[in-house]
Amino acid sequence: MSQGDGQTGGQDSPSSGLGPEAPLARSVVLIGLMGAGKSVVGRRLANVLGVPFVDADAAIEEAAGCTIAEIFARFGEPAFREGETRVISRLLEGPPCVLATGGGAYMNEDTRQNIAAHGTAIWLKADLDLLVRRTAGRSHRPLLNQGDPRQILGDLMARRYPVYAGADVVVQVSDESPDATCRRVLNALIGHLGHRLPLAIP
Ligand SMILES: Nc1ncnc2c1ncn2[C@@H]1O[C@H](COP(=O)(O)OP(=O)(O)O)[C@@H](O)[C@H]1O
Ligand SMILES: O=C(O)C1=C[C@@H](OP(=O)(O)O)[C@@H](O)[C@H](O)C1
Ligand SMILES: [Mg+2]
Repeated sequence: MSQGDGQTGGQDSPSSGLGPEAPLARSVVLIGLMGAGKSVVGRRLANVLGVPFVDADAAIEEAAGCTIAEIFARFGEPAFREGETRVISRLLEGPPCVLATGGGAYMNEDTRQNIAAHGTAIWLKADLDLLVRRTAGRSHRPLLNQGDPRQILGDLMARRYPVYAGADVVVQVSDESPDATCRRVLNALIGHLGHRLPLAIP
């Protein structure tokens, strides 16, 4: 796993030691817990890279014709997970994009294998306080409406972080602007790929 600490410098940095520019060949798949910033940072990253952005949750809602909360309430979490696995598999077959997954997606073995085969997994790793702050006051995440959000997020961290650790790249996120996180994710991606990328927004 590469550590995306934001210290790689810009991709034009003479000290970066990167080879010639090559287009993005595989989708960039953002993973991490609820509130880590996958959706917000993913959209920015796609704009910078000039590739489509897809939010898996939005694609699931479009396919189902209702919200994630409604899917959980009407059909239960297992049905949501089946739809999530199918939708992500379909998206990974398409041309390279930035794909923001929902926080539970990477826990599915098939999804992990699909991502390993077709994409680059980047884990936006956040501490508990940050996740609690960023998810507070939002009601669209059904898992966080079932009790104390801090307790729930803490339990999910314990279960999921060892699995998220299988990502290709890890970027520690902190209290900074989404654009700053986006820049660090881009640098970490370039460092992992080992070549420059054509940028739509330099
Ligand atoms: N640096 C940052 N990166 C991403 N999101 C941030 C950042 N700073 C604040 N936020 C806020 O955190 C919230 C959660 O982001 P979101 O992208 O929905 O998370 P996820 O998709 O991982 O659940 C959003 O309201 C977003 O505006
Ligand atoms: O962690 C999870 O299991 C979930 C995360 C959500 O997406 P975000 O991580 O984008 O909030 C969404 O897929 C659903 O509410 C379940
Ligand atoms: Mg999201």
